[in-house]
Amino acid sequence: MVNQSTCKMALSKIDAIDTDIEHIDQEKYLRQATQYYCALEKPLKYGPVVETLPDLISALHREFESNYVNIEMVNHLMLSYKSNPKEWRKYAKFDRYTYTRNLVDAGNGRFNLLILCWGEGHSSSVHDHADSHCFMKMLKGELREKRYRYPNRATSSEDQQQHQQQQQQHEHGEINDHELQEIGDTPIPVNDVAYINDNLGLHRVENPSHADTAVSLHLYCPPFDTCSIFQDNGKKATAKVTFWSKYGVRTKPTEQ
Ligand SMILES: N[C@@H](CS(=O)O)C(=O)O
Ligand SMILES: [Fe+2]
Repeated sequence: MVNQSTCKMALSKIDAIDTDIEHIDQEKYLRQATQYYCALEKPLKYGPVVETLPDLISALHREFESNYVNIEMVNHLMLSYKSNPKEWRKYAKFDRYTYTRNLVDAGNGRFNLLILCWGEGHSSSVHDHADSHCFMKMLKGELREKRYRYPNRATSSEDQQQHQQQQQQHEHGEINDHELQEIGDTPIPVNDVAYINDNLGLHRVENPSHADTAVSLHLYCPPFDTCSIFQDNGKKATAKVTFWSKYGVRTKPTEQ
């Protein structure tokens, strides 16, 4: 027979845990979650389906209402949306010389949703994501993501194995101490979602096509204004991130 007082104790313990979760600061919680979250490869089988970009934005707002964000659900929602150019065209503004960052939704200060427009051959520098989660969904064309080990940082287990191998190579004088170590090179086709955080490494993204532009939808949580960029030798600098447009309107240099 179950002892009633034991049950009560167990229940009050559960209450205490739930209460703690509600009191966790969302930003702190999200940053902690970068230590273990990897990525979903496919949408969840029984997850909600979002039909349009406005539906996706509303569903994301709901996910970020609570301090405890279900990051897997965020991933699912990004995967579930199927790109419809009619819905995102008004945000897609290109520059001749560089990729552009166009703000779609500021997520009540809890996340940023951006459309990035990549001209033929455009690329980003090697960079980190300021301890935030980064989801990157292809809306048009195909980007290539090159991944690098985060220099001098404890990383995920798969990467740790590779790191050990590299340490051994290093001991045998085969590897330059400071050079960035490539750990992946992956194409991202339309509607796929790539995921990265600083625990998984750095990346550099490129539109390798000389004929086609590319467009991607990025979700960052928590939002960030600066990140670090890295040279081939691992040297790091802080870079301010700017918006080419906000809500479909070109930003003046003072508002970027
Ligand atoms: N994280 C980059 C784009 S990318 O190369 O992933 C940015 O927000 O500008
Ligand atoms: Fe990035």
